[in-house]
Amino acid sequence: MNKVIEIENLSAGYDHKKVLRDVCLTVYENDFLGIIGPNGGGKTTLIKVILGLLKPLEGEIHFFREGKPVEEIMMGYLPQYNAIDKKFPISVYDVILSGLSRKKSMFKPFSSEHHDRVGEIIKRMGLQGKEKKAIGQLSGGQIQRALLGRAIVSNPEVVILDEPNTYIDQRFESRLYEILSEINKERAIILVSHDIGTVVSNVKTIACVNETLDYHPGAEVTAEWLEEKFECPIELLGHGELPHRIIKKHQHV
Ligand SMILES: Nc1ncnc2c1ncn2[C@@H]1O[C@H](COP(=O)(O)OP(=O)(O)OP(=O)(O)O)[C@@H](O)[C@H]1O
Repeated sequence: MNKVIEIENLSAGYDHKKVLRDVCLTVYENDFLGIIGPNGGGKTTLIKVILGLLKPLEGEIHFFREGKPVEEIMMGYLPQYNAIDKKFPISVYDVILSGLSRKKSMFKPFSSEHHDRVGEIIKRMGLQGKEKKAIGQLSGGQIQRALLGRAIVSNPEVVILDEPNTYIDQRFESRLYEILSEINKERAIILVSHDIGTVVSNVKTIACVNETLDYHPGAEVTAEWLEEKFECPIELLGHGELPHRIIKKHQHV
């Protein structure tokens, strides 16, 4: 299988404070990688480096298309909900359309194909009738659906989602994972989530980020592995038909 992203010995941080060190990771076409880890462990920082929003302090990141090295690849990004300015006066339609900005030259209008594609995505996200609403008028779950639409509208080569299900209701959550598994037939997905149960039941491989990165080739992780990586106790619960793991209340010393 071809690789799309290769990270070698990466260190990253802010104002010379290292948040990540010696991270190595390869993402392949059709990967569905779940990134888990404790609060402040560096998950979002890793995503920022992959997206080119933060320069690494050390190490390298390489991109590939059909197995050949390229300068950059198309990535669709769903940011964490709290990173969104909900007061920004932009409609649902325009949020999704903005995901196509890089598909056209700056001075040209969007084409009718672009608008058709936005219409398709609005249907897929169950946002019909909400097109003209400002994002500030939507519920948290609806905002996240609009942002997911923006992340996938351009058919990016890799889709990166940072906590996509924070406000998504249960009904749309199963639809969300259906949509992701459809996308995953053709694209790699990187999913950051605190919900370990959801991660292990949907992804193909897992990375735990806690300053360093531990890669698990497969989604079957044990509570012991998680406890070791999170440095805190994890409880294994029966949750419907799926094992569900939660982090027990604990204090870091
Ligand atoms: N812009 C920033 N400037 C300075 N420090 C930052 C900045 N962003 C994050 N940090 C710090 O870097 C560390 C890692 O943060 P990061 O957001 O990557 O963690 P995370 O694993 O995504 O956390 P969470 O699960 O809470 O979202 C934290 O200690 C955080 O305070």
